[in-house]
Amino acid sequence: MSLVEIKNLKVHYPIRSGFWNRITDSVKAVDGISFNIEAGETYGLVGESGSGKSTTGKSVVGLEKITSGSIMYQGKDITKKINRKELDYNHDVQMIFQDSLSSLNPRKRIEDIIAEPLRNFEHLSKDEEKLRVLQLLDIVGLDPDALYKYPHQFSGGQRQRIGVARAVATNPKLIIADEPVSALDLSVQAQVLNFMKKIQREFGISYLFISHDLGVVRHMCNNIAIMNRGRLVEIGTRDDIYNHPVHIYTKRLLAAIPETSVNNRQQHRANRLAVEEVYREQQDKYYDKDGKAFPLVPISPTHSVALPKEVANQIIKQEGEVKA
Ligand SMILES: Nc1ncnc2c1ncn2[C@@H]1O[C@H](COP(=O)(O)OP(=O)(O)OP(=O)(O)O)[C@@H](O)[C@H]1O
Repeated sequence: MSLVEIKNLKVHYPIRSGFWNRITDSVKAVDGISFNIEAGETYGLVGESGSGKSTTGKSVVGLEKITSGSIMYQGKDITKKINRKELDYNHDVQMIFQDSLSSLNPRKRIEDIIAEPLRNFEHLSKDEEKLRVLQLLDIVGLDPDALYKYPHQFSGGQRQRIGVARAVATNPKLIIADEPVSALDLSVQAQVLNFMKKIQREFGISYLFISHDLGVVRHMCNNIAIMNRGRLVEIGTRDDIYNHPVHIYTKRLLAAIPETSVNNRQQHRANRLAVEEVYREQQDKYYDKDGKAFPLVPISPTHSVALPKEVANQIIKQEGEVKA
């Protein structure tokens, strides 16, 4: 049994219009997605802006009401309040947000911000609580004098580390990290990601790592799901996604990773243009008549792609012939 099993999850937001403000349509932010997160792993959820990643993350943590489907945690459906309570789900599952400035209360000192989940769930004595907060600051590489400061007195990277400290305060089993480093510059990104990995090793945490950046996801994730317009278009291991991508949307995201080596730039540009041409000309191969992704079909024990089976087989065969 996986730690989390998401089955056919849908989150549709109603659109109201007219004099009576009736529901006339809906935004299908998440439109029937399924994937599993194993204990101790980092699962990547990737897609461009508006593809439904944050809505999925918020549904898993319990901040978003789902339309249908199920989110099983340790075998129980946590979309039902009674199961969340029984499993102590709010204690076990925490979230790290993209925007550290707005997710940390500007009027509270760091001591109180990090201690908040401890006060909610652990009921420690004052001394025990202070010791724990100091330990957490040490884990994320901040000095003890941070205790008495306010969020605006820190840099973006330091604030994000405070967010990480708060998220791990109660020893959670799962952390939803929603674009945790996309607001940071590259060197600070590496620092925060390394802290997240270190904490994972120490506490055995699982991450649902949400990002639009396949470069960052390669560094962090064992298994990856690619999301496009509320649906999953491809899921697989890191090797499946980076070395054997099949869906054109995955290929577009990969082609958009900047090439750092000057020698490879021309080849990279040619590849990007070729992918864009296929995307423009072969829409009907990759999307149904309403422009939606097809259901996922397995093409190996670890790799599934959203294509009609015969098209998936045809693409794999063609690519095999090109390589041979
Ligand atoms: N509360 C809401 N009411 C109506 N529509 C919403 C709501 N929240 C999100 N949406 C819509 O759902 C879709 C998916 O949004 P979501 O924030 O999940 O995307 P995302 O992939 O996380 O994008 P980003 O990376 O920009 O945060 C978007 O079209 C968005 O406008």
